[in-house]
Amino acid sequence: MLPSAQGSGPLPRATGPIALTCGEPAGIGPEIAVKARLALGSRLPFFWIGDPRHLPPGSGFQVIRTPSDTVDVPPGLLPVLPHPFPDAAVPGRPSGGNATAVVTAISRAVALVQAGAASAICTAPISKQALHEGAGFAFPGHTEFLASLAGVDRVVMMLACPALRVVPVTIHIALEDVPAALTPELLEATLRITHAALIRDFGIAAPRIAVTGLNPHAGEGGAMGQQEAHVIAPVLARLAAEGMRLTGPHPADTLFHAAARARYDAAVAMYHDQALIPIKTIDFAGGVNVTLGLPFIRTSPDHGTAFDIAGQGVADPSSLIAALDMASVMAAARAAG
Ligand SMILES: NC(=O)C1=CN([C@@H]2O[C@H](COP(=O)(O)OP(=O)(O)OC[C@H]3O[C@@H](n4cnc5c(N)ncnc54)[C@H](O)[C@@H]3O)[C@@H](O)[C@H]2O)C=CC1
Ligand SMILES: NCC(=O)COP(=O)(O)O
Repeated sequence: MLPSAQGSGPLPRATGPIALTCGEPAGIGPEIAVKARLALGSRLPFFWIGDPRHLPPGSGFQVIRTPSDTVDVPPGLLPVLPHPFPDAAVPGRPSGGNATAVVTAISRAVALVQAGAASAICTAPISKQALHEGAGFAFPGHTEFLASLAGVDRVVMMLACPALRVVPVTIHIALEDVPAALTPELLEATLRITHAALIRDFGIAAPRIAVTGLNPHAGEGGAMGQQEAHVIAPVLARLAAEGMRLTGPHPADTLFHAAARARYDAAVAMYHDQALIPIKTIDFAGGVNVTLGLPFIRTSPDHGTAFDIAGQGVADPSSLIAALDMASVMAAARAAG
């Protein structure tokens, strides 16, 4: 368990409802939304933005007119803010005709949280490929789309579970493009946003951040790469001089075992798999994806659409439940402070 405020005891939860987007309806999103409601009841209020036809057959739900109606829905029923889609959902086979509605459900959630009608947003997984092909969706994922909707230049992706928080500096780009994308400006912005969010949203007064290298053995003194010396170390020195508690660049392969994790509050890694493999290995069921640097709270389960098991009733809602809970805690922290 991380030695910090998040997850260390009973923390206040937001009272306002969280807007949960349906995500890709041919995936497991609708199923885990129903399961999450059954697990959480009205203890942690959220409403689902989606088409009720996409819920698993026999699901208990109640249509609401506005988010504030959530509180009146019996705990065993999923509150649904209807968002009509053109096509039915076939498990495992996304429909191009539904792609635009997947995207507008996300925009609608953002509009509701910006208007104060929702306390936070939580997003069920989308298929980036289905949205790209069906709606010409030009963003690599929610993270960049939400930044655009919020009018923010730069946001950060964090994945968090009780044992680890990780941030990839570069996100959804090809591995061969990582070295060129890894600029001092991007690294510095990522560290500043992460540091501020650890204080504001996670309640850690003086966060300790460990930073990986890019290359094996963090470059081995230049024998295995130059980015550590030329890009990463100078940024760390500059920000450490301002008072940030930073260490690194560390070899990534030895930064994620239990003893190493006890020495930091978040690890910042240079590319997607360097950051996400450790957390999805340690706690796939409990991991949460959270976007830092937005003017509102957004979380998501750490997994994807799971097309291979969609429609079978076997999907695990744990990560979604953790994401809803983290959104509620973060929204309460912002409201308090
Ligand atoms: N936040 C988002 O919108 C995300 C979307 N994706 C998208 O999801 C799609 C599929 O990605 P994959 O890499 O296949 O990852 P995935 O997470 O969908 O599936 C990987 C494996 O884990 C299993 N799994 C995932 N969630 C599960 C759950 N809740 N319960 C039980 N088993 C579960 C799946 O059945 C599969 O065998 C891609 O289009 C990707 O872009 C992936 C990650 C996040
Ligand atoms: N690999 C994480 C992922 O795909 C989540 O992306 P996003 O949709 O939250 O931007």
